[in-house]
Amino acid sequence: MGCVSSKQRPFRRKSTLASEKRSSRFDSSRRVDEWIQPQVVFDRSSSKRDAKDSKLIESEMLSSNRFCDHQVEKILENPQLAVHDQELRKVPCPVVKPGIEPKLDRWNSIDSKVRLIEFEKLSSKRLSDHHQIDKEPEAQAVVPQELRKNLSVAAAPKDTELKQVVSAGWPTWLVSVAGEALVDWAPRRASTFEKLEKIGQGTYSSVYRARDLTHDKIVALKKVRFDLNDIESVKFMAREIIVMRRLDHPNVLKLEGLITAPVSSSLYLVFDYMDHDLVGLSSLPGVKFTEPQVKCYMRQLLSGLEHCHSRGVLHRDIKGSNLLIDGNGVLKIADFGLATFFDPKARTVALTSHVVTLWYRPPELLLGASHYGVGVDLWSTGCILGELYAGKPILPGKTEVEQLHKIFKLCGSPTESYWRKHNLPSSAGFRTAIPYRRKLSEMYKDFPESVLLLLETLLSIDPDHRSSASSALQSEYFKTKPLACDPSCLPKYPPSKEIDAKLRDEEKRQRPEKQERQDSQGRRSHERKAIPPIRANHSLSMSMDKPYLDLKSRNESFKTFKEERTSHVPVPEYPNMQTRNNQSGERVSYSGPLMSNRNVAKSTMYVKENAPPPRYPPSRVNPRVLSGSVSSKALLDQPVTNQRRRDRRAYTRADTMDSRHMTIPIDPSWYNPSDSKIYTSGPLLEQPSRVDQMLEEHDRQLQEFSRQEQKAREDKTDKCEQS
Ligand SMILES: Nc1ncnc2c1ncn2[C@@H]1O[C@H](COP(=O)(O)OP(=O)(O)OP(=O)(O)O)[C@@H](O)[C@H]1O
Repeated sequence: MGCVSSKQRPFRRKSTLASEKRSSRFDSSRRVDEWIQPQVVFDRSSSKRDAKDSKLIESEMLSSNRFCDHQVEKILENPQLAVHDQELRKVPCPVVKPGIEPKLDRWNSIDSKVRLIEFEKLSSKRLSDHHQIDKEPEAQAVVPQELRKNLSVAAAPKDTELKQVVSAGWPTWLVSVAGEALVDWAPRRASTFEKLEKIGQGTYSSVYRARDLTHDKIVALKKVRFDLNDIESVKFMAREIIVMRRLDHPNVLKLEGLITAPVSSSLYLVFDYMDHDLVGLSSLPGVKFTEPQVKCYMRQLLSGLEHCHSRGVLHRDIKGSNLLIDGNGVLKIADFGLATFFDPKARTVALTSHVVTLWYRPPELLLGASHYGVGVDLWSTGCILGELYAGKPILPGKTEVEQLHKIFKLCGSPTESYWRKHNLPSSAGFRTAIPYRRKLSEMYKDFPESVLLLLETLLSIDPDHRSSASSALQSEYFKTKPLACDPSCLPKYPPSKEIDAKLRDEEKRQRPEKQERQDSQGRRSHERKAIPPIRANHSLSMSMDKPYLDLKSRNESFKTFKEERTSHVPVPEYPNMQTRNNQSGERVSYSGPLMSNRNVAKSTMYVKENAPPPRYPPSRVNPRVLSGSVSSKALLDQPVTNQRRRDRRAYTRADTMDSRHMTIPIDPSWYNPSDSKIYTSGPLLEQPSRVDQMLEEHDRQLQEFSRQEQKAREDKTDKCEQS
């Protein structure tokens, strides 16, 4: 391994010095770089660096651990800055005055629950204790003993490993929350990357395309937003890292590294760069998926899931936009921000039911289950399979109640034995005298037999009947012709994320000129010009080849879809979500379905209201979102990212508002709110007054609906009598 230059020696000496000092109590006023110094080792043989690069790296080793977050950002934009330490020092830093070393004051001064852990405490008490900062039951979920032997990283590092982690230069706050994931790893330095353009915007992250200068390849850098003062945000960030470090499979996005520095509180996750996601790909103009292609994607999805489940990981947010596809057609499951560990044998640890994007959320979670397993990911997979063949989302509910209603209408009401077996918290309000009959095969009679068979299994109401990813891979679906093709045989598509980013850049470049022109044309109009959509507005129904569907049935299925939608109380029109740009001209992340027509987009806005809890919630709350009088129009006017950037309080509120947005009439004989104490899932119901409010509102809506129906009936009778 590495060659150590003479310039590194002082580090070694300092490092020894530092370890001596560690035996004394940690003094926060002491310079951080005196306390912990990174032991940097480079593998020069494997890199293609020239002399200039070596200088860059050496210089970076000397100085990067003193960079503040702002300077780290600057290095990522221009790695050459790191060569000239003095130059970098000239970069104005809003946080740190030149010459003054940043300290971890913020981390030190925060809530006692999450204090900076002193080294000796850390090694004697062990990291696992410190993970108890998590109060949510799900976060205490541990890796089952029998699974640990399969894991490359032990659940809690040994003392020796801990020492290595700390001396590798990881910031202490990260060691305290994700130490086990950092064993045998060293942080990557910002100056070994060159940030190119922004390619994605998640709710709690920004994703950039970047060049890895060390390995000379293109990567994706996901900058995660979290706040060291906010334990929840740190916890979610840490869990994503811990989970991803335990996974290693061609169909699971691999966490290649982390960019951070001992004194930095910003963090970048390094991933292989992926050209597409399934939603983006399906909406590329002219793209038509063939059946072997769909099977190829489904096989890869199930293989990735099989791996996650075998390692005790539930993804809990399987949807098209989290399935990334590279230039060679390889699909990888991404975004483990909501993932958790589970014990397949003993389901003793309670998990939150408030996970999975609404349209892909299984009935047991909607009914508030807190003990569940692989079935949740399999249900979402079934929804994706159905969507790929139907060309539209198969269960596009707008509220949790409506979602459950749609599920029962399609998949049948749960049986008495289901209710008895699962004993779910919110079951009371949803048990009906006249149950819905299962209509899946009737509804999708045009699907090939083997597709229907798999769909029937994956969309079983009882999660125990959904079987497993492994058995789905063994199903007739993958044995029936046309067989799944190899990813390498798939058509090559232009890298859609890059195209999007280029279009955005172009748009940004042109905007000031346009703005100037507009301004010079007169300041009469205060209207903000709509930014043209980046992607064409194609739905999957148009983009998938369906040789098994004749024209008649295509029209019929379209008619059913139209009827389904028009039977709903009208929803106001608003711009398409997927192609919608935020005010800065960036394409916002799309968490909805695999199709993107206007009607579907409408639903998605509501889905956003139901989106899973924030992973890295910001500390600020958008007062507009919090306002009780906020109209749906007001919500719709906001860029999606803003909508979802809420802290837990705001999120709880938004979900409570869910019932107010309920524009779809629910059959009162099916759902009886007076019978139900709870209809949303657990964590939303912290404040009983809100629940009362919500139920009152629900009652009011139902009464209003009955009144309207009654009136319509009377009008009809009157008309009949007159004629
Ligand atoms: N390795 C990658 N290569 C290319 N694009 C990526 C990569 N990882 C993530 N992205 C894109 O970046 C965006 C946000 O990523 P991600 O979903 O991981 O963030 P998030 O904050 O968890 O988002 P969400 O709000 O959807 O849950 C998505 O559009 C995704 O397609």
